[in-house]
Amino acid sequence: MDPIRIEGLNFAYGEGDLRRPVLRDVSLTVHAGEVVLLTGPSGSGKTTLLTLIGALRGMQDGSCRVLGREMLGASERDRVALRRRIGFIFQNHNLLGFLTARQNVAMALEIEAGMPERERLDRAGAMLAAVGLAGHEDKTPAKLSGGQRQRVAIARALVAEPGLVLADEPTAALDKVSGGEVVHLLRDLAKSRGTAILMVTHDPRILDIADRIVTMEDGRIVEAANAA
Ligand SMILES: Nc1ncnc2c1ncn2[C@@H]1O[C@H](COP(=O)(O)OP(=O)(O)OP(=O)(O)O)[C@@H](O)[C@H]1O
Repeated sequence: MDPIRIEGLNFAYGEGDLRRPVLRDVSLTVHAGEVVLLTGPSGSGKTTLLTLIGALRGMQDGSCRVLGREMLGASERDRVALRRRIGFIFQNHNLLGFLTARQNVAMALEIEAGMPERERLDRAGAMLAAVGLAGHEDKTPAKLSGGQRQRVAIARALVAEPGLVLADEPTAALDKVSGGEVVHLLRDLAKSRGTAILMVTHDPRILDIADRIVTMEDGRIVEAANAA
């Protein structure tokens, strides 16, 4: 099953005279285990597309199957259920400041009905070790560097072994070295688990992690190239 299969997707903000189309006839398939980068000018519709795929917004027209579920016509309940099966990574990490790194990661396992807390915390610890944060498990985000916080966000996105990770500008707040390290780590961990990644980025420094680069312009996909 392809984690993402989109056909003929259209989307507009506003209604009546204020209606503004922002996605036009978008078709895109992301295969299992594939790393796809979504680039293009500001305002071209990248984040809107990512939020539709992530079931953070309701579909209007076309077909968008994510992890096997059709999102056109899906209820809020279906969308919540799908969101729980996706790992999300945002620009500003979205960690909870009053929880430790380990607790932030363990939160992503709370949906696993019946998993005892001890096991959740152990799995969170193992995932933090996999992102190079052994010894930092009990620190709150304020005690970590920007790059370390984004590693915690990666651990949180991957710990429940999702079939798909959606990332929106994950390196925007990081310097060149930390940004490069963080996305290479994300790519390697996702590859070893067969997790697909769709990442919105403006960052030309990280294009080398992609299996495929998809470019958007004015709401359309204008170019899909295999990475060198
Ligand atoms: N909630 C909203 N209501 C109305 N218009 C919106 C909303 N969100 C985005 N837009 C508009 O939709 C268009 C596409 O925005 P979107 O954020 O998807 O583009 P983007 O390619 O991700 O841009 P950037 O790279 O700057 O984040 C833009 O013209 C934007 O102003």
